[in-house]
Amino acid sequence: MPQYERILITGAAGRLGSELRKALAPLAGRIRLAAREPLGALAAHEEEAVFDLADMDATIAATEGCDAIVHFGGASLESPWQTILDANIRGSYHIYEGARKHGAKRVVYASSVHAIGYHEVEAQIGVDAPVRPDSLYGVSKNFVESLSRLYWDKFGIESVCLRIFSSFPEPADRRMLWSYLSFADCIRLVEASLTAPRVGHTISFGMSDNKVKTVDNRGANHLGFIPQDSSEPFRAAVEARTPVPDPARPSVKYLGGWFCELGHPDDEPKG
Ligand SMILES: NC(=O)c1ccc[n+]([C@@H]2O[C@H](COP(=O)([O-])OP(=O)(O)OC[C@H]3O[C@@H](n4cnc5c(N)ncnc54)[C@H](O)[C@@H]3O)[C@@H](O)[C@H]2O)c1
Ligand SMILES: O=C(O)[C@H]1O[C@@H](O)[C@H](O)[C@@H](O)[C@@H]1O
Repeated sequence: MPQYERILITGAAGRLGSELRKALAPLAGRIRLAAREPLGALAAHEEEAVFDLADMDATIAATEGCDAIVHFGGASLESPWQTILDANIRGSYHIYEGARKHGAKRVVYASSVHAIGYHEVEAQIGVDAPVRPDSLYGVSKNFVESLSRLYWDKFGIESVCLRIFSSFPEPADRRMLWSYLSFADCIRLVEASLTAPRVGHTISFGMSDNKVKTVDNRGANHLGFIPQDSSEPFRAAVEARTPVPDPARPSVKYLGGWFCELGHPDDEPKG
């Protein structure tokens, strides 16, 4: 018997959503795929819901009949305030309202390293360190981490907020040698978040078993997530094609990397 009746995956057309679409099928009788555009051919166990997360009625309607929600939709980079507000802040509020109104048991949310991006790489923070966003994008992740805390404490909806570091097909730069989360480990982390017997409100970092470890994830041990991959097989190639950066740069000093060197997204470009 699958653990869930129906899982809603938001951002189902995205980089991580399309991986999760394939991987989570065994955990639910049906998978509802939320995307802004139609997805094309669907498998027998799949259904789709096409809407923008900024649309409250449509978002709440899409959660009906779903006992779990894997919320990976929204702006995935620093973006103009209006985009952050509509897609990430309002959109996530709509998801949690849908969960409350339609009785979802658990939400797995794609938070980000950028929720705590201004902590120093050397600080070895745990999951309970104060938030320290490095961008409006990071602030939107803080908002949803806080919203999900309220919906657990007040309404009993469980959440796992995954502070994913860098989940890409392979590490693209030197920072990703410590921040890399392979797609397979990302799937393991979401599976663990959906299947752990009790999660309450949990925050977990998301990175593979890389040689250099910059954070302490013991506060999320109860998820049972054990990463299997590492950036090490990519190290030689990454180091050969990228220069050693100045260690004083904010992009090297802080967990958020290059986000810490971005200006305000609504400023006119200089020059
Ligand atoms: N890949 C990473 O390294 C990484 C790291 C940390 C956090 N995350 C988070 O994981 C999630 C997925 O990231 P990704 O790398 O797959 O990014 P992505 O940009 O490929 O996927 C995001 C998806 O959300 C959809 N989306 C955006 N705005 C929307 C809106 N207003 N309404 C409906 N859908 C909307 C997009 O169409 C896209 O399919 C995001 O929330 C991102 O912030 C990703
Ligand atoms: O910091 C990182 O590497 C990643 O952080 C995530 O939140 C972003 O979605 C992704 O685009 C970044 O590359």
